[in-house]
Amino acid sequence: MSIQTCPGDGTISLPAGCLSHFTMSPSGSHNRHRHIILIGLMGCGKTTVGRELSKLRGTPFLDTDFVIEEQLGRNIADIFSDEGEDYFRKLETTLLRYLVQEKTDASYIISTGGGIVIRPENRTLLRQLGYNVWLNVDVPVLIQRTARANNRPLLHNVDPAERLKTLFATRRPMYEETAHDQFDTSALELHEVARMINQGAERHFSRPDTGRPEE
Ligand SMILES: Nc1ncnc2c1ncn2[C@@H]1O[C@H](COP(=O)(O)OP(=O)(O)OP(=O)(O)O)[C@@H](O)[C@H]1O
Ligand SMILES: O=C(O)C1=C[C@@H](O)[C@@H](O)[C@H](O)C1
Ligand SMILES: [Mg+2]
Repeated sequence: MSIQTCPGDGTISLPAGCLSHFTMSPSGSHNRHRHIILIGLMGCGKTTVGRELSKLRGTPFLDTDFVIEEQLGRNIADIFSDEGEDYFRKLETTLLRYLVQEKTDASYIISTGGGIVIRPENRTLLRQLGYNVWLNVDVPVLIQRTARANNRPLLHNVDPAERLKTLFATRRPMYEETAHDQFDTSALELHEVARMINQGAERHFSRPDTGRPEE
């Protein structure tokens, strides 16, 4: 199965059915990946910055939330309400396993879902995929940004400010463990964030030890 890149905007589509049929053991990977992976809380800018970075570097763009929605033909809010959060987390793991075993020399920009770091296996898989950047954004800024859309099930029927504060406290050590670099991007314009990550990636991938698969 091969990954397709849309000619228009460089967004990646995975082969149909890859999440339902794919069951590899993560230890089966021997590839050295050089992807750039964006992690962080809802609203920190992973999707928006990921697209900008993809344009800047001229490399394909993949958003794990979009791939899961595309593969299932349903939106995340419906997946959460029908099958539950745990089912969604398993889909994220399956997708990461798929990407880790993929034999490719291409370098993607991978924007992730905010909770992808919760499962310990995912944290290992993310490190195997390449350079992980945590977009660390102040909670008051996240509150403003997430207020503009209603497509985040974990913010439904709760006080979004309280929920984001709790998620920040719980997930902070997980982002720290996964990230090679963290940038506070609360007050930065999109192009500034993209440029900063681009420079970080150049530094990361030019280190002699980088590229060795992580255990
Ligand atoms: N640096 C920035 N400056 C101003 N606005 C931004 C910046 N980054 C992102 N935004 C805005 O914040 C909102 C949320 O961004 P985005 O959807 O990219 O977040 P996300 O991290 O992908 O969230 P999720 O985890 O829910 O997918 C969008 O409206 C986006 O335009
Ligand atoms: O922070 C989270 O747990 C989530 C973030 C979004 O990107 C989606 O993956 C989903 O809404 C869950
Ligand atoms: Mg996103």
